[in-house]
Amino acid sequence: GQSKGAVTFNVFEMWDSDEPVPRVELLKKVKGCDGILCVLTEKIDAQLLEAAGPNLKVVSTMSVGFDHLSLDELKKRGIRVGYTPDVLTDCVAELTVALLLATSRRLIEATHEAKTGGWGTWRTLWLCGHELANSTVGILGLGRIGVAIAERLKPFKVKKFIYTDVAPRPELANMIEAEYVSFDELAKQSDFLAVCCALTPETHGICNWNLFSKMKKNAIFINTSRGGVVNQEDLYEALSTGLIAGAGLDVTTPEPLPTHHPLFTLKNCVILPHIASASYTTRNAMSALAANNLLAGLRGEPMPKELKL
Ligand SMILES: O=C(O)C(=O)CO
Repeated sequence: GQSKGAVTFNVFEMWDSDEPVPRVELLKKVKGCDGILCVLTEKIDAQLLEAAGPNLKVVSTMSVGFDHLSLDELKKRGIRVGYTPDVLTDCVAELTVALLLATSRRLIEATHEAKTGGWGTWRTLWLCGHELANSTVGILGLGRIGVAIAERLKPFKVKKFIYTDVAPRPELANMIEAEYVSFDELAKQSDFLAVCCALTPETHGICNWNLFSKMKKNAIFINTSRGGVVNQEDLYEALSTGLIAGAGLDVTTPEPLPTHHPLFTLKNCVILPHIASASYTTRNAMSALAANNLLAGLRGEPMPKELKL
């Protein structure tokens, strides 16, 4: 007597903790599952899919990023994948702007000085930073989030938006009047460079010495995508030698970044603990979408947001 489209769970098990489920535990628990709803701390790879076995039909991740999912392995097994684009775009763009301003205007350094006695008399060059007005903002990987960042930065009187990607994306670019440039030109022209691409084998480590060495001395580098796109040794060199002016990172490798990591010693590096989508509204929307993707997948219906494999 169940209503049409209802999904009956024989067993529904939830890891009821904010801490990630230990891998060994997860490998045991997934055995025989039809569906898995995960977050980005869970690696969904061949080992896990083998442990789950042939019942598994759908993996729903509560994230827009999918670098923790082995897409080839999922595709090979005919497992459908749901993810959570769109619902976090505003929240991530907002945080990216906050991180950019915190970095360029040295807010973290400034509050530290204010409360630890570093605040003397008003001084002409003390805690000077770089402003957005008349600047060129570069976007590495133009998608929903890059557009939303540019829309928010425009009222700060940015002079020009430029972007690079595997190919021009005129529909998105037109929304923000952004010009398509090469990777090298993006490095050379950007006063602010925001990384908004997905982490894939192609983008792994692309923000390395080759990029930083072409950037302006006054440039601010911002990453709210994935730590894996950055070569952190090269970024450390670039920041500590003044090759670029500053970096704001919401994502690192690994996460959490160990407290003794050299990047934490730099005043011109602002590090946040992966909080770009952390608003109550957005996290609620992400969890609802992830649940609805899972249910649709289990019913064999179109998912609200399915990742095409
Ligand atoms: O959704 C993602 O991919 C995140 O990194 C957290 O929102």
